[in-house]
Amino acid sequence: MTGDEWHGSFIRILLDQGVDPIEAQRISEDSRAEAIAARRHPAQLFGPAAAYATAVARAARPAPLNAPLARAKGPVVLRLTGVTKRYRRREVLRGVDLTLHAGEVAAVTGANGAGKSTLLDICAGTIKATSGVVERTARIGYAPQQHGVAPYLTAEEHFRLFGAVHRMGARKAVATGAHLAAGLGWRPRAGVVASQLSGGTQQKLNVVLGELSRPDLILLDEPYQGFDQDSYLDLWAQVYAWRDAGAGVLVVTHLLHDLDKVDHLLELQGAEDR
Ligand SMILES: Nc1ncnc2c1ncn2[C@@H]1O[C@H](COP(=O)(O)OP(=O)(O)OP(=O)(O)O)[C@@H](O)[C@H]1O
Repeated sequence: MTGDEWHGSFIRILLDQGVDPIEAQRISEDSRAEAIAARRHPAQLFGPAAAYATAVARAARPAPLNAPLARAKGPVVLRLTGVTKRYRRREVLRGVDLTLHAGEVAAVTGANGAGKSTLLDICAGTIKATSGVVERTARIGYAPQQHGVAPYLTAEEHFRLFGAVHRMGARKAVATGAHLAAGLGWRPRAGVVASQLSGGTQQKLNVVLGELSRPDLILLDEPYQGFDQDSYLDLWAQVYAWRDAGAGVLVVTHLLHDLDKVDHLLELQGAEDR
């Protein structure tokens, strides 16, 4: 599908979903401008047109009067206070604050290069902040944007390996991995190594590994890349299921999917541009 076809389909579905035509035109132009600025195909940036249009249309609707009351918050699983990151003299993050409780979802958004992946690495502890304080729970699951899977291992080998890191028995790790994969509409096949999987399926493996040990804090960096529409919806269903089961979830996304359900929205500006 070309970019123009994606945008054509996006606006058609917005209209089908009852979005006001002037508003639909404005939203469509905004997403076109964003994709051009990012030099990416809109499907890469926003996911499948139908899923994104459905999410945008839902977010545009006023909240129902009988919306559920706010859920009780669990303990803090991640607290960032004044987090700053510099690469040599280049400042990427400046003064980032966030408090995420168990049972909450936070979305991190921002243009390319705004520092989203850097922030997740800092949250996971794989890189250090230049200044500021990072407090986090001990039990973390991380699905990074890149290098999350080993190309020559099968899904089952990944489950065993990551399970061992978290002191899970091999049988339990494989069963849990298969169960989580099924939640994303994927049934791993024996003998198939990660490099033989499609990009979207590799990303599912990446997400499953992040969740394998049932951590208290789940960090997902643009987890839907390469997903088809059903997988994309399955992923968000999983995110909210993990939240409802008491995990804190931090998701890097270009989408403002289900904004009404996200508890925190952290919009990174890119410190250099300010
Ligand atoms: N190890 C590094 N050394 C120097 N600069 C880096 C390093 N890692 C990232 N950067 C720079 O920091 C900035 C933020 O990068 P980062 O990958 O965090 O952005 P992002 O918001 O995740 O981008 P994208 O949406 O493209 O994934 C970029 O300008 C990048 O070039």
